[in-house]
Amino acid sequence: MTAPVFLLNGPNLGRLGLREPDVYGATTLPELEARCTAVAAELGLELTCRQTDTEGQMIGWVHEAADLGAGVVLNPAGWTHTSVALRDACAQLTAPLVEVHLTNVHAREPFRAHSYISPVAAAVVAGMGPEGYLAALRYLAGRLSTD
Ligand SMILES: O=C1C[C@@](O)(C(=O)O)C[C@@H](O)[C@@H]1O
Repeated sequence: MTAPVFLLNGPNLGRLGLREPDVYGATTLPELEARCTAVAAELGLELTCRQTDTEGQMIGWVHEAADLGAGVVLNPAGWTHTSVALRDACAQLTAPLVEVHLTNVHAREPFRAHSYISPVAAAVVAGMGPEGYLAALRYLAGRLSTD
């Protein structure tokens, strides 16, 4: 049986490849999602990939993951540093959540060092670029039953 995992990307991440490539790299979101989907299949995970610039939409998807018992890999992007509402949604998850950032948020502007999401995450990955998403999937595969 494959375990369900949601890969959720927040605001401005649909513009990866175009967006500040010196900071976020050249990989586009479709390329990133394709790599994650291939690795997830090898790991026995059933991956659902979504991106939104709308906070209510993201909160709805987190509720959906909670109701399904799905693991979540979340890059909350700018909402990391602002959103109590997204944090409260994440607190309802019933399977592990991994918070992922492409960049090392602790080595950037001071406002990026604080995350509302980290206290309700099982693990946090920052600064590994696209590899961080793959590390998150490998971690979840070890935590979720795929029997
Ligand atoms: O949009 C983003 C992307 C980010 O989450 C990252 O992946 O490094 C870091 C955030 O501070 C920023 O707002």
